[in-house]
Amino acid sequence: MGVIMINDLIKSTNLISVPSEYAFPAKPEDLNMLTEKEVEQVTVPVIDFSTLTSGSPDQRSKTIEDLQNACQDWGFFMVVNHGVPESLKNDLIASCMKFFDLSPEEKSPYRGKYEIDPRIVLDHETNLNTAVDSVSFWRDQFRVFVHPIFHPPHSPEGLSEVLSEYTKRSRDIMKELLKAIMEGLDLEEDGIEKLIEQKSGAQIFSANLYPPCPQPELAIGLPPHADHGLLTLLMQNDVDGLHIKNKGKWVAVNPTPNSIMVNTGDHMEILSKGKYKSVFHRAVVNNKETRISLVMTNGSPNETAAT
Ligand SMILES: O=C(O)CCC(=O)C(=O)O
Ligand SMILES: [Fe+2]
Repeated sequence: MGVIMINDLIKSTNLISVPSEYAFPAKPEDLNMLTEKEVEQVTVPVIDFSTLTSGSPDQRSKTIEDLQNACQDWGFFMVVNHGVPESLKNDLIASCMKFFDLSPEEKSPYRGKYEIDPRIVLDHETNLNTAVDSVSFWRDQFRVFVHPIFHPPHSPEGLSEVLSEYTKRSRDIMKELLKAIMEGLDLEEDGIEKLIEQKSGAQIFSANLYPPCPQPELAIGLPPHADHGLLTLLMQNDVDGLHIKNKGKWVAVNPTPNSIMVNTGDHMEILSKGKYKSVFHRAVVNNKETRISLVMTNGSPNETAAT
């Protein structure tokens, strides 16, 4: 039997309500959003990446300071001028979309358990914690180890090439950001090479697909969670849905086109001795458009999923 994912379900049936297994019971704190007025007053910190690689010493120091504040106050920041061509992002989104559009039979060889085995994992009902144990998320995901061993899916054609290119570029961005963050923490920079180059350090890519949902307020794309690694890099198509928790309230972020959203994870909290928290975030769904997010994170191969 093939793998029926939410994308397949949407295409094959005319859903007008959320099936019961997808109904997400929101808790009061889940609804604690900023008011529209408050939203206008908050801006997620923006980091100009080019100042780290080709800025003057003063510009670089200023950005390191901005990073310190961003990690401390938000655990989230938006990276611009990072050098990843928009065409690469669009090609990767298109290839991932083609993967999700493979027939259930074509997807079935990729079904598996997420273990040390660095192969692709196809996942449509991962539950992150016992509180939401019986709920399926309104999301299809495929997740694949991309470093130290690169294991892309064989189909669709072309996915492997674009993913390989994005793996390299995002790794360089991650390293440069980590170097600057370490500098801000007065930690030895060369420790980073060890941290993310050592054999046990893994880089994991996941593509998340959130199809339109007939009753978005009843379902959840991805419930509140924190990530495991040092940093998570996220790019998306032009559809918003990422919320981050800041000072006890949920903030909907609207990344500027072609920016990369970055958040600090559990390993960063440990590395910074608790100064930079592993921040909570979630993905909500909408009833109009399909959202895709491309997530690159690091962790160790014997850990369970990034998400
Ligand atoms: O799709 C999103 O906006 C969030 C994805 C995410 O948090 C994750 O994959 O860990
Ligand atoms: Fe996450």
